[in-house]
Order: sequence, then structure tokens, then C-alpha cells
Amino acid sequence: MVSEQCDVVVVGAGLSGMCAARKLTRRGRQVVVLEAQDRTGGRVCHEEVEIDGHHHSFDLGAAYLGTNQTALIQLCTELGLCMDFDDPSADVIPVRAEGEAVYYLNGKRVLEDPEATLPWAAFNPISLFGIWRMQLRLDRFIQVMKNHIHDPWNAPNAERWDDWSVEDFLKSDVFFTRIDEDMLRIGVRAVWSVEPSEISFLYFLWYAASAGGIDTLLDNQGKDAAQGFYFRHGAHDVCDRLTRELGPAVRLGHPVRRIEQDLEGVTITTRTNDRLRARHAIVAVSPSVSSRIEYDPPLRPDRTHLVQRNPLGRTVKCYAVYDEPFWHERYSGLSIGNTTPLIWTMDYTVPPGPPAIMAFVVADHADALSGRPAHDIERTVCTALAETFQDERFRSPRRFIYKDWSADPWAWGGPTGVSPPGALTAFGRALRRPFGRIHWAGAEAATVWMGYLDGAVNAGHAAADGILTAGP
Ligand SMILES: Cc1cc2nc3c(=O)[nH]c(=O)nc-3n(C[C@H](O)[C@H](O)[C@H](O)COP(=O)(O)OP(=O)(O)OC[C@H]3O[C@@H](n4cnc5c(N)ncnc54)[C@H](O)[C@@H]3O)c2cc1C
Ligand SMILES: [Mg+2]
Repeated sequence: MVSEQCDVVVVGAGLSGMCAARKLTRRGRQVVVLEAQDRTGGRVCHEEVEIDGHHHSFDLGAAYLGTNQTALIQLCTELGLCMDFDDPSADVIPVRAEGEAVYYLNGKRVLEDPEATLPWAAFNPISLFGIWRMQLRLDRFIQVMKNHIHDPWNAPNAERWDDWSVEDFLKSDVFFTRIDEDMLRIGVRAVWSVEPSEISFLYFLWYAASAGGIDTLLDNQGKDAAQGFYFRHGAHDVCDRLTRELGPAVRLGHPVRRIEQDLEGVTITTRTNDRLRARHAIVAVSPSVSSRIEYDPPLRPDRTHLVQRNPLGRTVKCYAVYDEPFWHERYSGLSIGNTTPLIWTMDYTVPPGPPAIMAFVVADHADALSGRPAHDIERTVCTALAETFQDERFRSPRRFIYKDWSADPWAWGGPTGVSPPGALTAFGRALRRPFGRIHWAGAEAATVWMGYLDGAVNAGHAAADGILTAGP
């Protein structure tokens, strides 16, 4: 029996679903958001930790943003956050830039002075030339993709680029040094948490174009960088504000099991057998997670195959908390490399909170850690920190906090869904195309900053627009 009727049911109270719901509510639509878990936010997720009687929050999912993520910034401003990137008391904090950065490549440590005028200045001229040449080459391709943000499958060379993985691209060219190849491999692992052989070269270029370029994607410092800033009160602050605004429209603990549709509307059934009737549905989860729902009538073949070819990356995100910020004596806390299980670290000290460093273990290294006991993960990560920064004090954190996203039953991994070779040209059209009365949101359905918080906002708004213009 149908217990309730509304205009739109949104599946998933992540950032994307809540943005869709907010936009529709503001346009007078009656919306119900069904969320499987007992919290909102999805891949925005935090842990509150008590240290010396004070509560500190650590973002275990998304944390970072940059100044050209305009939809996210606009949303945050509307929700009452101060997004003035030049104001030291604002709700966004720049990533620590003082101190040396460490590149730990193929067993060799290279230190970069933050005052250096050129990026990568710490490398020898031949390596530098290789990196520069690689960036130039990729930039040329990415410029091409910028004309095909909405239809990457129509780009010149699309079929050929989609046949290749990023690893195939690396093998297709003779490079000057190993450093440029390895830097690209590290970049892929850091952004998508997959190995370079797992990701389509076309998808790589499209994603970079959707973020405005390869440098904004990879940079950890500087204003435009995707990882230039983080939220003073955590990214979950944004989702908490949205949750409060939506109020009783958000129903926690309601995993959607089935969506039926007919000419007049949709009927949604939850795992607890609640049934809702609506004019439209928005499914605001990643493509592969959307495949856990039954659809009647069944999905079109292209969507059926797309959802089987959009796996999420594998990420273990960690924080080590210390009594003193001893690494500030010399280092910024930023490191990237391929020598230890750590792909990337950054300082995460939020005054007046305790000194902390964030570390990512991803892709093959994450597989090796997944399912291991917590003390094993802590030892592996802290040993790697000590080795990267050549400082034994990293071995004994006062607290260690982590989340293995592959073990999250409602995310199935992170940070985002990734196209393997062949998938985008064959089935990419199904990423966003509505299926009757079902519209698709979620960060993977975005065309600007896809995969990011900003993309989640964009895709949520686009799905809402699709319904607002669809008529009854
Ligand atoms: C470790 C990590 C680090 C990241 N770092 C960054 C970063 O620094 N900056 C950045 O911009 N982005 C980052 N991202 C990516 C960012 O988190 C995501 O792009 C964004 O949060 C996705 O939002 P969404 O609403 O599309 O999906 P989700 O957040 O996945 O939301 C989907 C929601 O749907 C729910 N759900 C799933 N199935 C059902 C069902 N059947 N019924 C009901 N509910 C269901 C889920 O529980 C979830 O709440 C990171 C992600 C991870 C995992
Ligand atoms: Mg969502």
C-alpha cells in the first residue's frame, strides 16, 4: 500500500541529493529524501574525537576545495558560511604552505623549498624538462576536451583515447626521464585512487577538462588548486546545514530497494517496505551504487552496462594526531611519492585543534591494507610517515583515525566512480540521460568538476532543473 504522495522522491542524502531537494523545495515542490544510512552526507563524513576534553572533527571523506568551484562556494555562502578566501577568520583555511615539501620518488627524497619561483624547481633540469613537456602535451589534449565537456564521446580521437588506459598512453610515447611518467602515475593514483592501467585516457582528459585543467586538479597549494583550502568546521558542516534546512523532508534509515514507474509517476519501495508515490524520482548516488536498486521496467541496456563499468577507487584516508607540530620545524607536511604506501600527505592542523597530518593510502596499496586490524594500519602508515619525513617521532601518534572507503556498504569505495577503457564512448551517454521519470544526480553525473563536491552540487541542480522543465 502506498503510504505517502509527493512531487519528487530523492534517493540519497549526500551533497548532490540534498542540493537537488533544496532547489526543488525552493520552487514549491514537495520533496522527500530517502537516505539509507542513519546520517546524511554520504561521501562527506567525519569522526568526532575527544582530545584533552575538547571535541575535534576530522573529515574522513571529502575535505578540500578551491576558489574556482563556484557552485559549491555559492551554496556555502547561501548557507551562511564565510567564503572569503583572503580572510583569515573565514570558514575556509588555506592548506599549510610554509616549510619544505617532500617528493619521495623511487626511493629518493627530493625536497622543495616553498619560496621556489618555479614549480618542481627541486628537480634536475632534465627531469624538469620532461615534466614540462608532459604537461604541455596533456594540456593540448585537455584543450580539445574542453569543447566536449557535455559530449566527450564526440571529441576527435575519442575512440582511440578511450581504448587506452593512462598506462597505455605512457607506453605510447618515448619520454625523457622516468620522473615525468612516475609523476603522472602518482597524479592518477592521488586523484582517482586507481592504478593508471585501470582508467581510460579519454576519461582522464575529460575529467581534467571538467576541472579546468591538469594543474588545478593536481595542485595542493595555490588558490585555484582543487586541494588549496579546507573547511574550518569540516566539509560535513555544509551537509549539516543542508540537512537542517530540509528538515523533516529527509528520512534517515530508508534504503530504497525498488523503483517502479508508469506513465503518471513512480512508486518507490524501501527495504522496510514503505511505499511512496511521486511524479518523479532523482537517484543521487554513484552509478555503480545505483545498480543495487531494482528498476521496473528495467533500465535501458546502455545504463545497465554503464553501471557495471564505473567502479569507485580504493581509498584509506588517515589522520595521525600528535602532541606537537614537530614537522613544522622544517616541513609543510605536504609529501607525494611512490616509495611507501602513502601516495600523498598534508598538514591538517586546525587551530585551536591538535597538530595532525592527513595521509592517503590508495589503489593497490589500499587493497593491501583493506580488512587488516586497526593497529596494523596505524603501524604501516606511521612507519611510512617516519620514513618520508625522516623523523622517528611520527611513529607514535597520540591518536590515529582512519576510514577504509572500500568497506563502506553505501559508498563501495571513493573518491569517485572511474571509467575503465572503452566504457565512456560505449555507455557514457547514460551517465545523465533521464530514464523516463527517473533522473540521475550524484557527482559522477556532473560535467563541471565531476567527481568533486562542486560536481555533486552541479549535478543535483541539473537533475532538479530537468524535473522543473519536464512538466507534470
Ligand atoms: C576519501 C574521500 C576524499 C574525497 N576528497 C574530496 C575533496 O577533498 N574534495 C572534493 O571536492 N571531493 C572529494 N571527494 C569526493 C566527494 O566526496 C564526492 O564527490 C561527493 O561527496 C559525492 O556526493 P554525492 O551526493 O554525489 O554522493 P554520495 O555522497 O555518495 O551520496 C549518496 C548517498 O546515497 C545514499 N544511498 C546509497 N544507496 C542508497 C539507496 N539505495 N537508498 C537510499 N540511500 C542510498 C548513501 O548512503 C549516501 O548518503 C572525496 C571522496 C572520498 C571518499
Ligand atoms: Mg547525494
